[in-house]
Parts: sequence; structure tokens; C-alpha cells
Amino acid sequence: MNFPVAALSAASLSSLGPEVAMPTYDRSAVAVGIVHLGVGAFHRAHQALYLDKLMNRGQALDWGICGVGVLPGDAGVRDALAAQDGLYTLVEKHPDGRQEARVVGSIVEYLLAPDDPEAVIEKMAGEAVRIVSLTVTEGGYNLDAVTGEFQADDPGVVHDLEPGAAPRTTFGLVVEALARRRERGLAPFTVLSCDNIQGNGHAARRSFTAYARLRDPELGEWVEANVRFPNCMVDRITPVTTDEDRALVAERFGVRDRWPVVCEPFTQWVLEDDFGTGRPEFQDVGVQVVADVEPYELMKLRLLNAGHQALGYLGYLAGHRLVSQASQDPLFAGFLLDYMVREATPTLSPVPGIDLHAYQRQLVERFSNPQVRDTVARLCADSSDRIPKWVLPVIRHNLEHGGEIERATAVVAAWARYAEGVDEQGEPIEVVDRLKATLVPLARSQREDPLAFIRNRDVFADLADDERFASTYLRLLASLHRDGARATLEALASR
Ligand SMILES: NC(=O)c1ccc[n+]([C@@H]2O[C@H](COP(=O)([O-])OP(=O)(O)OC[C@H]3O[C@@H](n4cnc5c(N)ncnc54)[C@H](O)[C@@H]3O)[C@@H](O)[C@H]2O)c1
Ligand SMILES: O=P(O)(O)OC[C@@H](O)[C@@H](O)[C@H](O)[C@H](O)CO
Repeated sequence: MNFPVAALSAASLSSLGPEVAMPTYDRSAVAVGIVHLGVGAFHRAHQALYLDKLMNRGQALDWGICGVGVLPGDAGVRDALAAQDGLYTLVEKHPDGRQEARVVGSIVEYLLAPDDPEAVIEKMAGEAVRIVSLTVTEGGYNLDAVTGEFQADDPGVVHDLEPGAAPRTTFGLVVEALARRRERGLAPFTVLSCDNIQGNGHAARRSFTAYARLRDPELGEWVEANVRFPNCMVDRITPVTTDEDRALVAERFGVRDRWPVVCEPFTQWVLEDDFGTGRPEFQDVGVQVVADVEPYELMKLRLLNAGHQALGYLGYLAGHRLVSQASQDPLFAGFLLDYMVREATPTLSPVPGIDLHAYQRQLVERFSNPQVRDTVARLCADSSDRIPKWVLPVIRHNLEHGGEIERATAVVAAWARYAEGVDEQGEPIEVVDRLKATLVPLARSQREDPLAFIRNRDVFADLADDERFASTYLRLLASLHRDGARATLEALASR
């Protein structure tokens, strides 16, 4: 590196070296048109980048992003972005070691809701805002994993529904803003979920209309009838930022960035064109705007996300800590491909313009990218929000249609084994799950009562009552206990 290291800010942009691409537009001329809730790593690697690309073309200057953190834990993002005038560095890491860095400028404002909920509500209630987008995780929609019903007894929701309460949930904030727009005669904004949920727009519609109905039935009807909730499929592997990433950005690119984001080169966004009050011209920067997103969503969730789950628990138990290591292990790569080819793909409809075999092979390559350093632990978090949405639908479909279920069932059994909280070497596992207090004791009781984990109907509904599933599960769990993850996969590979 031939350039001095500069702390990232609007003022330091001109001193950055030529290895770093940066906004070519006048950020002071960018007006907020989008409020985004949940400015995690993924939003900064995906939607914010698409907008930055548009802005670099002189487009979408009235679609700047105001980021919002809903949870107190987002204070770190607030501080990092505040110190850097909303700027951050995005580094795309190619498998051959090439790295491309770019300073992204499309987030022009950031508000932390717990600091000032009123400011967040007023921002969304303002006429200039036409889209409120979300990446608040799969669990962020408060929908029951089995019934799909909105969980009205959530303490945050109960709090927000108290008359005069200052909202602290996504629902309280967004619905109050919608109510104010309605009172003021302003068109509602479009609510755009970008989380990994099948029918993420439908899920958002269910959540927000249910909350609005609880607040005021007439408001609920109005939201249902007037607010648009497009579905979309989003894809770009974005691991958690590490201190090594911060050091890399300083040493390799000369940028001292409090919170850079790293990701793979691949990116995809398939978007349903259902926006009530306009949208940026996303199609000009590679977004696929389509009438029906469902085939793309199912492909991605059942191959990529469920594929991640297939590598995660088994990989961790066998000692892998990086996704790339697990994917480069022939036994695991074989298991992943067998899961995709024999169990997941038969549940999919044809996907326009996509060769599913090529897609599967490309996934193994993407997971194997050694530069991305995505951790197995990231994939194994929040399992109770992920397994029911991505893996169980594959099992249910195959049970109904006489398809194979062994590999997807092995993933569920491996989750149950992982949730015991101790690995095959006797080392503790940090189980990260909002249902941890229920799941870990159930998992620990399964040595005596092997169906205990899957009899949890809040997660599995009545799946344990299915004889074919239960007997397959019992066999695989016993194998994991007796022989370990690697030997279990070896036995599966020969079937
Ligand atoms: N990381 C990826 O590879 C990736 C790729 C595609 C899609 N996604 C989607 O994006 C989501 C976020 O991923 P990330 O990598 O940005 O994670 P992250 O941990 O960096 O950020 C998560 C954000 O969600 C917020 N959040 C969590 N629970 C919430 C709740 N109940 N209410 C409001 N806000 C809440 C957090 O405060 C944080 O701002 C994923 O859950 C997934 O649905 C991620
Ligand atoms: O982030 P989550 O919770 O949706 O799931 C974990 C990973 O499967 C996911 O982040 C993928 O990396 C991502 O969906 C790739 O586009």
C-alpha cells in the first residue's frame, strides 16, 4: 500500500487511493426516499450497494437511505456510521484472492429508534419516504413457526399496544407512521421485506396488518387494502465483519473503517414489481424485476439456505469452523449435493432462465470460496427460525409425495445433537437461539427420550407423528450419538 491510512469520512474521501472505488455523485444532493430497518451486514452488501450503483449513474438521487436500528444492540452501527458520515467500505472477495473495495454512499442518514422513536416515526411519515424496507432476520416478523399467526403476546408488541406507549418494535414504529400518513392524506409507503423467508412480502403483510388490526380494526383494514408488500428473493453471502477485515481494509486499501462489510462477488435480487408509490430503476443495475418471485425464492431457500443448514450442524460436530472448509471436504460436499439433487430439487418447480444443476454446482463453489471466511457458527444461529422455514418444508413435501427424506432428516437430527450444547470432543457449543431455554434441555433429554426434541410442537407441529420421519430420525440421531457426524455421513453416502 502506497497511501497513508485515512479514517473514513466525507472529508477524507478525496485522499483515498485509487484502489478504492467511491461515490462519484454529490451526496449532499441525495434526498431520503427509503427508510431501511435493520442495517446489518447484509443490507450494506446488497440493497445499499444497488442504490449506490444507481446513484453513480446519476439516477435514484431521491432514493437515499435513512437507516434505522430498532434494537438497542444497533448502537454500534449508529456510532460507526455517525463517525463516517454514513460511509462504509464494502470488500468483495473473489476465490482467487482478488479483492475489490468500494466506499458506499447511499446511506445518508441513520437513526436509532431507542434513542428517539418519534424521530423514526416522523421520518417514515414524511411525504418523501416511499419505501420502508427491512432486514430484521427471519424471526423479526413475530409469526408463529407452525400456524403462521402473528404472536400478539410478544412482550414488545404488548408494550407497543399500550395507549400512549412509545413504540419499540418494528410493528409499533411502522404502523404508527402509516397511521399518521393516513391522517395526513398521504399515500402509504411500500413495505419491502428483504429477509430470507418464503413469501417475505406475504409474511410482512400478515405481520403488519395483524398488528394494525390489534391497534384499531379499521386501521388494519386500511393497511390490508392500501399498503403494498412486494415479495423478493435476495442473495449474497455476507459474513459477520471481523477485526481481521478491519485490518485488511486499513492495510490493503488505506481506509480506517470502524465497520466495513465483506462479501462474496455473487449477488442476486429478484423483485416483484408491486410498489404503490414508485421505486428506483433497480433493473438498470442488475435486479431482476419479475411478476412471480416464488420459483426463485423456493430455489434459493431450499438449495442455498437449507444447504447452509445441511453443512452447518454436521460440519460443526465434525470439527469444521469455516463454511469453506466444510464445503471443500469431499464427504460434506457430496452430502450437500446429494441433499440438493435427491431431496430439495424434486420439490421445486422449473425456475425461469435457471439451470438447476448449474445452480447447485455454483452453490458448492460459492460456499467453498476460502476468502469469504463465513463461519459455521453463523449458519447454526437462530435455528428455530430457520429450520421450520427452509428444511421442514422439503421433508413435508417429500413425505407427501413419496420422495427421499434421509438427508434433510439428518440435518434435523444434527441440529438436535448440536443443541445439546457439547460437541463430539466434549467441548461446549454456544447455542444461539431465542428458544434456547426450551431447546437445550429437550436436546439434553434425548439420550433417554430420543424423540423429545422433535415432539416440540411449537417448532415441528405434528411431524414426530409421521412414522417414516420418526423412524428415520431415530436411526440418524442414534448414529450421530454412537458414531459421530462423519461416520453418519459416510453411511449416508453409500446409500
Ligand atoms: N448475511 C447474509 O448472507 C444474508 C443474505 C441474504 C439475506 N440475509 C437476510 O438479512 C438478515 C440479516 O442478516 P445480516 O447479515 O444483516 O445480520 P446482522 O446480524 O448483521 O443484522 C441483523 C439486523 O437485524 C436487526 N434485528 C434482529 N432482530 C430484530 C427484530 N426482532 N426487530 C428489529 N430488528 C431486528 C438487528 O438489530 C440488526 O440490525 C438475515 O436474517 C436474512 O434474512 C442475510
Ligand atoms: O442470514 P440468515 O439468517 O437468513 O441465514 C444464514 C445464511 O444461510 C444466509 O445468511 C445466507 O448466507 C444468505 O441467504 C445468502 O444469500
